[in-house]
Amino acid sequence: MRIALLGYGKMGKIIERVAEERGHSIALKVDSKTTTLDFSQTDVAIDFSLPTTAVKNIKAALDHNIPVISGTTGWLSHYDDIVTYCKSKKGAFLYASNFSLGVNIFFEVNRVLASLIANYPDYELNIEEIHHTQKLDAPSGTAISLAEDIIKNSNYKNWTLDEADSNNIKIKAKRIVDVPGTHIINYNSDVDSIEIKHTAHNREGFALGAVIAAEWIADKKGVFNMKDVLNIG
Ligand SMILES: NC(=O)C1=CN([C@@H]2O[C@H](COP(=O)(O)OP(=O)(O)OC[C@H]3O[C@@H](n4cnc5c(N)ncnc54)[C@H](OP(=O)(O)O)[C@@H]3O)[C@@H](O)[C@H]2O)C=CC1
Ligand SMILES: O=C(O)C1=N[C@H](C(=O)O)C[C@H](O)C1
Repeated sequence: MRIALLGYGKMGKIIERVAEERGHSIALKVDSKTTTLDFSQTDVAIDFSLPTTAVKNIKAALDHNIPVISGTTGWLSHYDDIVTYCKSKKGAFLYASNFSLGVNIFFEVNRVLASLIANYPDYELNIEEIHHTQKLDAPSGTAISLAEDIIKNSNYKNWTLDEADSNNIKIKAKRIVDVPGTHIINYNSDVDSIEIKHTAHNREGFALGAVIAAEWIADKKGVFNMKDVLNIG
């Protein structure tokens, strides 16, 4: 498979290595200096760029009839536009706030835990995410996915960043040098606490999941997520 890397930063470079180890080649590398996007030698595109550039990159791939997956976070206010755009182009698109197998298992555990605790209001919920200091968006895309899944499985109506409000899920975002990504869900009552935690030790899991998703989407049409790719849940 010939892959376009839309974004060639920390993630793009690891994805390049993982993709080559799995027998793929890199047809195009795009960074802030790239002026034209030539998709002529590309089978599939992988976007790990910036919150401000993801929409343009995804649309460019769809314009050239290239299936595209995106792991970029912080652009989700445009998600519905991209879904409409993909359908209008009869293209293929997949977004995942987190491509790692471990986090996708963690998403399932979070959904079950939220539904089990939903009828016990004595537990106060907090989400905490910790990432490296270069991260541009807060809260993380993964923390937003976790909060949205809790909202679907509980009485919570919304989430807020750092503000305590008993109707909303409070997400705390910490930035610490070199942390690849940690997410903690904590339910706290006067008598006990229940906590689930996912810790990424490095970025390899994100990169492997992205390459597996790119392999999966290459011959598809439609809008997908990681539940379609992974056999879990
Ligand atoms: N879904 C998931 O599993 C994961 C998602 N992420 C997300 O992926 C994104 C990228 O993360 P990361 O690699 O760490 O970030 P980096 O900042 O290391 O890389 C971003 C890259 O985007 C490039 N870029 C800048 N402008 C454009 C443009 N117009 N088109 C394409 N690329 C451009 C930058 O270029 P230059 O080098 O020239 O500045 C850089 O190479 C973030 O949103 C992050 O949150 C990260 C890890 C896992
Ligand atoms: O910016 C990162 O590094 C990461 N971003 C994703 C997110 O916002 O959830 C996924 C992962 O946690 C690493």
